[in-house]
Amino acid sequence: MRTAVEKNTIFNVDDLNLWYGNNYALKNITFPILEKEVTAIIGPSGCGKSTFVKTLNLMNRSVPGIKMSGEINYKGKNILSDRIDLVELRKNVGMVFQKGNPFPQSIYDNVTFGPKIHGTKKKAELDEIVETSLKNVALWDEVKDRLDAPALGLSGGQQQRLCIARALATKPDVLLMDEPTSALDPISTVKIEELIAELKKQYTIVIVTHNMQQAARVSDKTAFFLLGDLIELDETDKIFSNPADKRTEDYISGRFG
Ligand SMILES: Nc1ncnc2c1ncn2[C@@H]1O[C@H](COP(=O)(O)OP(=O)(O)OP(=O)(O)O)[C@@H](O)[C@H]1O
Repeated sequence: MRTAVEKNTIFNVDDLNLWYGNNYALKNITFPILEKEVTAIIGPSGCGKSTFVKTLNLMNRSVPGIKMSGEINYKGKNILSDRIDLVELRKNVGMVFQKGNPFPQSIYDNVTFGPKIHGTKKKAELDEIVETSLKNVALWDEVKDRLDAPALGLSGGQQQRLCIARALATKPDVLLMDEPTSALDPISTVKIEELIAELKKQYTIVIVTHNMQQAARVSDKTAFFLLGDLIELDETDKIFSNPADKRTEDYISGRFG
């Protein structure tokens, strides 16, 4: 496993431990994440995948009984220290969930929600952000004539792309995706995977997926978690062709999980 800190490391997770009450959910995780790479997180249900990605923007910080130790260095700053500005962190480290969860407002208002919170008020600027963000997720042509229509009227795949556009609208560096295609049909899934390939030119992406073909298709690095331990993190090709750990091999060959 790679442990040396490389120059283009955007997140350097060092000896992270996390407990939900007595449940020891992440154990001594040391995990560098490199800029403009796609890192896939795989592993059986309950192994800590979602917990790990949610910790990267402290989404789970207010869960009752949660306790963390170790360091998560994001661009050189330990975000587990108290002085972190959470609003700023989440602007820079955006998140997309399993099911597209647009707000019950218009398409336009969904995309401008984050930028407005961060102080963008001018209509022309907001219009520009909406067009760029929707073009980034290849949704612009489908919705440009109905930006004032309710977002909940879009198809599931369109809603998920809108949520990605909403996350991109605040100009993040990192996009966390927690099973972003698990609720989508195969065609919408292909679109999101193509989008990931396009977005990684500009963004660092961490994606949790249960679909091993998807991890193999979209990611540069793959990490295998088991019962809160990071068993193996390596080049995706290596993980899927010649994993170092027998447990990784058993999991990817379908022997458990
Ligand atoms: N909010 C929470 N409060 C208490 N325990 C939690 C919470 N979220 C997760 N856990 C526990 O932490 C452990 C890891 O859960 P997590 O959701 O991170 O796993 P996962 O690998 O993403 O699972 P899945 O693939 O089923 O989504 C599990 O034992 C789970 O029950």
